[in-house]
Amino acid sequence: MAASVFNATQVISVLTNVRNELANSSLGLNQSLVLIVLLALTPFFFLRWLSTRKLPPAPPSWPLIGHLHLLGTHAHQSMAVLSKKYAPEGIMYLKFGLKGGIIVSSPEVAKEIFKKHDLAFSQRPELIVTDLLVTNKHGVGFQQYNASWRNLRKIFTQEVLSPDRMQYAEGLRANEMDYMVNSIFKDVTRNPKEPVEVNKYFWVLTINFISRMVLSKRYFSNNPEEESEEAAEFKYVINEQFFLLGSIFPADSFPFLERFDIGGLQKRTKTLLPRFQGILTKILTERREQRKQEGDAHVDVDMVDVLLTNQEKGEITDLNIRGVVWDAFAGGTDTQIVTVEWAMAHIIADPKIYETLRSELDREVGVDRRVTESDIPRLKYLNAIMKETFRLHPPTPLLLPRETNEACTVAGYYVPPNTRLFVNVWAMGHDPEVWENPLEFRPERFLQPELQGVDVQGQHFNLIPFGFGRRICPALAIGMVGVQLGIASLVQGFDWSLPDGVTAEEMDMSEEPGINIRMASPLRAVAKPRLEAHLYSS
Ligand code: HEM
Repeated sequence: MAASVFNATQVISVLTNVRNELANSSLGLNQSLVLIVLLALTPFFFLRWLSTRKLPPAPPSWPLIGHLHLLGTHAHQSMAVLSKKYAPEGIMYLKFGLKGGIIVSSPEVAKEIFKKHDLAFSQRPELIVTDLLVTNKHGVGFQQYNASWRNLRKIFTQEVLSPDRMQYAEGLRANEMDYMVNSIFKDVTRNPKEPVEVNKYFWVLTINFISRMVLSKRYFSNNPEEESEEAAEFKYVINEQFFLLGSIFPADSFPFLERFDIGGLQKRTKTLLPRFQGILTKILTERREQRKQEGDAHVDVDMVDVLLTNQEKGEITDLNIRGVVWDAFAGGTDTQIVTVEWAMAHIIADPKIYETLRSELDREVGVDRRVTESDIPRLKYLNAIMKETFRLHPPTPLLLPRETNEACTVAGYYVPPNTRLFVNVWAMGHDPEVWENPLEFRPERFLQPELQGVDVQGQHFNLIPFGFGRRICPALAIGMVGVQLGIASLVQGFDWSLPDGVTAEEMDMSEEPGINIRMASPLRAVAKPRLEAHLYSS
């Protein structure tokens, strides 16, 4: 069912009447013939033009709300079902109240957008939440596509994530991996039968890693009693921000509702703002003071340093620095945490996968030392597990929303300017037309000759968990290493089993709603140390 922008029948009938009038008029024979031929052809050209303005197929909609009632709590899942029913070509048009959007669910259409319209689709939509949090829309993630974004993204990719900085990050990551494994060791030595919540440990690891890389600060430990007030505030702000970023603000679909703030989300965001700004102001004030005291002897160590140096050169503003700091926390924490949790759930649920990974680790790394980042290129099965997890559980199932700044044609359909774009990578990962037995978690598929070359770096459109094109995740290398080293450290360090009385079939593999999809029931499993005791105290 294709949505149409004009009533074609009415227009053709008007044109036909004009043609008949002219045929009866007093023009010369030749002139009349030319005019008649021209007018006879007009409907043909008009129809051709009209067909180029045909919107992508859409499900039946309701007045005013459009398709909002069809979305439910897990929009990516509802969209996948709707796309299967109404959009066999992998492109569908939905109305979110007054805003229109296209939903792409096929790798071919995503590739076409990348090849032909990447620039047109490089905008991010203006969203109430990023507008209210102010700094977010001045960072890389939610800034409009403009000269300021290009400059900031260049600084992010070339300086913040430079090879030197990545080497520094490697040391921090190794240190935090040790801390995680050692903490689990301590906890399970005290209570051997007590299941551990994998997510809890990986959360501490990831937030500490990012905050050390960005701010040279380490806020969290695995013992909540050791947590400072500053850390508690930081945790609150991060969690609240994720909640708000994953919420649906009515005014994003109906701008006139902004002043009514139905559901109170805008008020909640405004309340968060001073707490969010308070943390950033304190960090920047302290760091500027330190740089002043150290003078020429100061060496840039972390992301904030790199950004402040760029500010001193007049390249970027204070708001940009704050925006990029939050980009790193918003983009770099939950995405890694949820991926490791899903991967561990599948590994623990399937003894064959578990054994294959374990054998690879024992063969390539051994049990006399802990696995490190430099081992990763040799761990092919681990790499296949990462890809399989991204396929079935892409952390950001609809990528980040984009918006086209001009009209274009995609898959033969007309896409008006200011239309939102959601690329449903979750739907692609679950589609039997894209993957064989898509619902099975089978890392081996990526070791088959035909899929061996598939990577997650935005070139293979059947697997794009980091997005693609100009807006692709600039830190995908950090994400890939973090996920693989996390899984490898957990599997090398411990024998994992399900808690007494829980079978693999009974595990809850459902998803919690939110911007990054977490497991609805956090993974709990029993961990038994398997390395020599001295390897847990490094
Ligand atoms: C498993 C880990 C990660 C995943 C799956 C992931 C995924 C994504 C996705 C899907 C996008 C949107 C791409 C698009 O619109 O096409 C994105 C953008 C972004 N990510 Fe990541 N990310 C991860 C890790 C990180 C890390 C570690 C950081 C920072 C330290 C980060 C920072 C960003 C930023 C700044 C953007 C915005 C890019 C732009 O709009 O130009 N991400 N990421």
